Amino acid sequence: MTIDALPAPGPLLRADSISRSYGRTPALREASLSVTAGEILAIMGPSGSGKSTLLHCLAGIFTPDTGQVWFDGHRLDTLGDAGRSRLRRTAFGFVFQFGQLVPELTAADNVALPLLLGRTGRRHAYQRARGWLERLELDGLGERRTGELSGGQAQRVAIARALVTRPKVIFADEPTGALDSLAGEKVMDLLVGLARQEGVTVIVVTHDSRVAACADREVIVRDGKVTDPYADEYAGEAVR
Ligand SMILES: Nc1ncnc2c1ncn2[C@@H]1O[C@H](COP(=O)(O)OP(=O)(O)OP(=O)(O)O)[C@@H](O)[C@H]1O
Repeated sequence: MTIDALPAPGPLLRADSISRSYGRTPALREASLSVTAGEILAIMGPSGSGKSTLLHCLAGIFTPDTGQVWFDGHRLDTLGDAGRSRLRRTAFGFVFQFGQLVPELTAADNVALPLLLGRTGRRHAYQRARGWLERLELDGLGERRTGELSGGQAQRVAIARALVTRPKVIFADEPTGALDSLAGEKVMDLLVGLARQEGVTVIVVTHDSRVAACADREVIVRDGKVTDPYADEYAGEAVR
């Protein structure tokens, strides 16, 4: 695997003028964004403006058609599938609105799964999973199948699962979108509180201004472009 290295310190994650279309539909048009380590960033904007596509490009799930994505000093967009999937397993955690848990498995199984896939021993994986379930205030629910949990409980399991591998970045796409306001508030409080304790960077796509209020900073995506004054500060730095 060859990767282009970025020697200078800079933002942990940055998109540099990225564009991406679905067939003839442009979703991102030369969007640029910089995220510093430990920052909690909210991405807001109208429906269809390109927020999820941006998040997916930053997380290496999609590659942009043009432009560059840099993570921790390395080009992400030029990494092959295997390199990007390894990075997603080891350095990134994901919390989506639905569907990230295996409903037939217990909460503890779901949280232990990324560790077991990364070859952590079974006993240690379950010990760590239980520790994270406790931190997410889910004590006693470890043996429940996640398909039987409430939406808020399931999202807290998803957060435990995202954090258990000690990622550098958590990508969250509408993490409270399916929850009532009380459950949503609890999910965000726990996500933000634990991310700060662990020094994890969080990038959260949301329509909800209460969710955005938990963030350190907010950027707006409109018509596939990002309003991020901070991106200009580093413009060109990653292009070496
Ligand atoms: N799989 C796809 N196939 C075709 N077009 C798509 C696909 N996914 C997204 N798009 C289009 O790309 C544009 C950006 O979509 P995206 O989902 O990134 O926006 P968004 O801001 O996250 O929207 P929302 O807030 O409604 O979730 C939209 O015009 C959308 O219709």
